[in-house]
Amino acid sequence: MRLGDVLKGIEYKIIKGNGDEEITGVYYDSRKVKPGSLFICIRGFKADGHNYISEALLRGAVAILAEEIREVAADITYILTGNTRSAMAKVASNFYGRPSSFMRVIGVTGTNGKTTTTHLIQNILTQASLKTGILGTLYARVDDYKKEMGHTTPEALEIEEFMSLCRQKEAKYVVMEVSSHALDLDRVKEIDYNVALFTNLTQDHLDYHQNMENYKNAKLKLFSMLGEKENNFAVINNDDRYAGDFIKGTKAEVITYGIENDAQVKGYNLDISARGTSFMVKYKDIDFKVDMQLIGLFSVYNALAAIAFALREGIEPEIIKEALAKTTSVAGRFELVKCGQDFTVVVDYAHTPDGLENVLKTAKELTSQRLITVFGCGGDRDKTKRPLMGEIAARYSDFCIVTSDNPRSEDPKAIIDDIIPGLLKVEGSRYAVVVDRREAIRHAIYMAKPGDMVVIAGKGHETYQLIGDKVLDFDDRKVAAEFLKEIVKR
Ligand SMILES: CC(=O)N[C@H]1[C@@H](OP(=O)(O)OP(=O)(O)OC[C@H]2O[C@@H](n3ccc(=O)[nH]c3=O)[C@H](O)[C@@H]2O)O[C@H](CO)[C@@H](O)[C@@H]1O[C@H](C)C(=O)N[C@@H](C)C(=O)N[C@H](CCC(=O)O)C(=O)O
Ligand SMILES: Nc1ncnc2c1ncn2[C@@H]1O[C@H](COP(=O)(O)OP(=O)(O)OP(=O)(O)O)[C@@H](O)[C@H]1O
Ligand SMILES: N[C@H](CCC[C@H](N)C(=O)O)C(=O)O
Ligand SMILES: [Mg+2]
Repeated sequence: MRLGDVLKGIEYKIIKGNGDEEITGVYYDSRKVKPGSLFICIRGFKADGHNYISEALLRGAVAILAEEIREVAADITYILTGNTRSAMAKVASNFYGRPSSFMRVIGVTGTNGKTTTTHLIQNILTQASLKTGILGTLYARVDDYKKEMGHTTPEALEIEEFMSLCRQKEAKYVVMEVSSHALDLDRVKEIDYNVALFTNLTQDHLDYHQNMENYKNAKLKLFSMLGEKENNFAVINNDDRYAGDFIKGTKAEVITYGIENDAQVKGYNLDISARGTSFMVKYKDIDFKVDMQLIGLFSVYNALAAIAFALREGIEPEIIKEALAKTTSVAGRFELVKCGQDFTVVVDYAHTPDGLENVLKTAKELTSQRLITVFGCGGDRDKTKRPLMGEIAARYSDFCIVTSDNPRSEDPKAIIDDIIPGLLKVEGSRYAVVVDRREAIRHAIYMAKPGDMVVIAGKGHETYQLIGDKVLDFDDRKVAAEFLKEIVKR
């Protein structure tokens, strides 16, 4: 594609060169640059992309898009723009031919439940024979293509590339998780969303957003992006305390769902047990029963979100019911580890105070014996959630084993020290500190008695542990199974 076409719609000034190169690729990371490409310099939180221009040129970049002028001897085109992050979204959309405008795109945002809800939506659409790509924490996936992206919502270039693949494969829908970081950092600025869905808003990521107001405002961007286009709509959890802000935050039609408050799509007559969940759904004159294998009240909320979308989209209740009945747990979300032991082991991705509270409340309701919780908190993330998670763990558990999650650059013991004051707030709380996660899981499994429930929280589907700069192989499910096999053999 000609450089002029790649840059269409952004304000820029050519400082050097003719600006008419043929561009064969676009990159924001110098280490990935291929010959014939445009390199975009991003001023980041850790590094400054402008410092990598020479590396990009060595790798064959033929054009540079930057926010400031740097000396460049090579015979290339050098372009200035005001904000390269924002420009990158437009460039990505241009380069891949604005694929989002050829499909219906559903953006799911909220603190918890995005991964689960996007999977439920994909399952319903697939049941309706509508090909759907999915993008989020677990992977980007369409047909037999599947790639881990490293982020819940990757950079615009990766999103557009995936959407372009979905378009090639003639997908009718893309359902994607939209993180607050992505909204704030303009990763999704040029995506043509048709549906925006809000699950809930509770504390997380205050290291990045500073306060809940900023965090909420980042999420609200998705709803203002819908505009007033016909057939665009917003799906909003009316039981969430911030629902009103999200309803006000969009000009598009609003479909609410809920259990406690009035809502257009209303769940009632809930029956939640260890075997699954059933509930009734009412929407206009449609009234039907849903039976699911998914467990817990929070799963009913995620299902209602998907149902509200599907009903407004015109999908038949029979199809919705079938898709939900078939859904087993989403990887790492209330996933049971079964090796023939006489107690229950659950691996769950709860890594926020609200997520942990939801999963432990459900676990507590489902066990007549003890609840043993293994958990930690991630390093280089919101520190203020640590004591809150400690308090919640202590409140619901009979015994807690506080351990490491992904410490990243922090000292694992210092993270645990931030969690303990929360545990101590709960009178009579019983806990042990086992810094090594593998040892912590072993401890929990060896102390469990018949009928107990062990919840291993925080890492869910993750197959690694981030300690310092190292990425170590680690999978809670595999580690738990290894120790379970030991005790079952005895
Ligand atoms: C705060 C944040 O989101 N930062 C992301 C952001 O980093 P950044 O722009 O500051 O990049 P930087 O590392 O300072 O580098 C600046 C520029 O120099 C370039 N560079 C750097 C080194 C080099 O050798 N060559 C080079 O060209 C980089 O590619 C980049 O363009 O852009 C990077 C490239 O995409 C991301 O990897 C990085 O994610 C960091 C690692 C991160 O942890 N992000 C998390 C918090 C995140 O985004 N999470 C959300 C929400 C998760 C949820 O669901 O709760 C997500 O969507 O995943
Ligand atoms: N609707 C919900 N409300 C509260 N907690 C939930 C809800 N759904 C799931 N959870 C809890 O939060 C955890 C994460 O769920 P899920 O992965 O679906 O959320 P997410 O929003 O995709 O998270 P992330 O921000 O990491 O992408 C689950 O393992 C569960 O413990
Ligand atoms: N998307 C979340 C995931 C947290 C998962 C937890 N295991 C951790 O590492 O803190 C984040 O990046 O904050
Ligand atoms: Mg997710």
